[in-house]
Amino acid sequence: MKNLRQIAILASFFCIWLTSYIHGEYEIILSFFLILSFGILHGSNDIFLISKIWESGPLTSYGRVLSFYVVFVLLALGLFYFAPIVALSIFILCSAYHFGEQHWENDFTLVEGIWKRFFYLLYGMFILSLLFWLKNEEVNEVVVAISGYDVSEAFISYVFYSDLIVLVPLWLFLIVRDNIVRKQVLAELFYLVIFTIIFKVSSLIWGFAIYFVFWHSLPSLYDQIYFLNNRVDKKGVWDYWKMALPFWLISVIGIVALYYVFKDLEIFYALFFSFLAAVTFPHSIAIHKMFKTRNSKNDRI
Ligand SMILES: CC1=C(/C=C/C(C)=C/C=C/C(C)=C/C=O)C(C)(C)CCC1
Repeated sequence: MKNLRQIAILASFFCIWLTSYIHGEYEIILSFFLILSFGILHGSNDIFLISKIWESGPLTSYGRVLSFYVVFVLLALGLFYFAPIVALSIFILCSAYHFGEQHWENDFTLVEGIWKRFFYLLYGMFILSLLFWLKNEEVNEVVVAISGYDVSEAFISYVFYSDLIVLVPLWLFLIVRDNIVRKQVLAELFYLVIFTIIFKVSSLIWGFAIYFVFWHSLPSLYDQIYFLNNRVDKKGVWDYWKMALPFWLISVIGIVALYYVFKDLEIFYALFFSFLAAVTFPHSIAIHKMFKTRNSKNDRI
């Protein structure tokens, strides 16, 4: 896990350096290359994960989980169609929690329960509102395309500061309670500086791709492979990839087709993020359950 953070730091600095050489179209192509490869891959085994977690629960067979998953995704897409602003708000809250959980779950050793979960939500929301604030204009264009609503810079800065005001004392409280969180504090502040630089110097999609792939998807892939095999080795990675291939291919072909059908980048972004949102709902539940099952077996990494 420590190695993955080092890889993320190196990759981030490399991408920041790259930003001064590549612009516009190439940045978008590279962003989608990263998102479509590792980003989409890390959510492509959700159905398998859910069947493994609920081995003895109500969703025993792969087919049942698959139908449940498809219904869930269709409901989410329906919500985006009929009540886009409600769907978008739920998506952002759900993503914030999911990003926070992935970033911190391996670090919390002593604190459990509601405070930890509230911290995940606030931390993830901090990262997202930082990105949205620094890239306000670009975010607004996509949000208008999805929902028809304008989000002002004032509103985003209000969310950012309100989040920060609660996040800081809660973080201090957790630092006192958990010695791993305490040991990590300087490193974590350093990561926040890196995120700020990335979001500031990159375009929205490039900044999002760097965070999403190196800081979220790769650690998540590692945790999932470990959960499924009890270790991470070549065979585990290969098996994961083979299992994910059909879903990964369907998603990638679907997204590329969307691009060629709509061409207009703004409409494409709106559809792309709605798709990402629809699959994010079941994905965050699957990963949340995975961590719960792992922790209850006392099998932390
Ligand atoms: C960047 C961005 C947005 C938010 C994206 C989010 C929140 C993505 C979360 C993805 C997750 C959690 C995937 C699964 O692991 C908006 C608001 C659509 C506006 C346009 C730019």
